[in-house]
Amino acid sequence: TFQNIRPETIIWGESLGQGSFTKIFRGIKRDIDNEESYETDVLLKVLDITYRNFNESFLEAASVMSLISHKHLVLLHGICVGTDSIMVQEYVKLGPLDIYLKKQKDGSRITARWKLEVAKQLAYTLSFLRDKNIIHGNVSTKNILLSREGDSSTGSPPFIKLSDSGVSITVMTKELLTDRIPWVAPECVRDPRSLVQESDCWSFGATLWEIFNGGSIPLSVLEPTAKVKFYQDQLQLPILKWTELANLINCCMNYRPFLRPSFRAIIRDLNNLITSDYELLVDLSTGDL
Ligand SMILES: Nc1cnc(-c2cc(N)nc3[nH]ccc23)cn1
Repeated sequence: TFQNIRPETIIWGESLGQGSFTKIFRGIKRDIDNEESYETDVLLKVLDITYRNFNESFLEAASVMSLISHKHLVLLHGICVGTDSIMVQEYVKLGPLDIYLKKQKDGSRITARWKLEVAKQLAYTLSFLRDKNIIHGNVSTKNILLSREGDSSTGSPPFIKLSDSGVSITVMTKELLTDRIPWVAPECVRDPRSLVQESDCWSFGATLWEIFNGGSIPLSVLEPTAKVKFYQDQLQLPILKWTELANLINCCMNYRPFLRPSFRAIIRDLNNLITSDYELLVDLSTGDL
């Protein structure tokens, strides 16, 4: 249930890196519409041939994406099937949020308000998916794309787009799941088929922590055994300076899925945080008053 795209309509551009099982390229899609020809910037996601056994799950993720449309979801133009499976997505100019945050860490400061606006847009999008009984299963700053960076001097907010979930964690090996700690929820590492709606809430908490920590989670670079131990000992990520935010993150990252808040409750909490004068006084990324 997705648009089949003919390979000859695609012009391949530069490589933009890779995902867990994919290679990513810039591209241009050329369409002819009653004598008018027009070109669209696209993102080409190619499933690695070594992971061809994940092909069905890759196409399933694309199919889910083509079923729903939302302003904060990356648009899928379609699929090119041939020797390779290629997802043709809308090209989101400023790219992945983790790379953007790491770049900003050195230079211009990103305000707490900017980070909360991104968090709110993500929560709205996940709430939308929840209402459609769709589990994303792969929420992290790597899968959040920045389409507008916003400008704190004019108060114009950033604008994000959540990317496709890619290969589902339900078909992954224990090693691949362990590698995704702390974004993948504990219940999914124990038994991948136990992916529940609440698993997205855990990943949302880890992603929120990542956003407020400059786009990285130190735990994520540890050895697999250390990651597994983190879950076995039911540990939490280090507490952030902003107590109310740290509390929200820990509520989302509850080891018991059914004790995690709904995305409606999360949106309410984020709105309260945004209005609290505390964050206006203290720019949390630097802690300066
Ligand atoms: N749907 C998407 C997904 N990723 C991009 C993107 C843009 C960019 N400037 N650098 C990148 N580096 C890696 C990916 C990427 C664009 N659109």
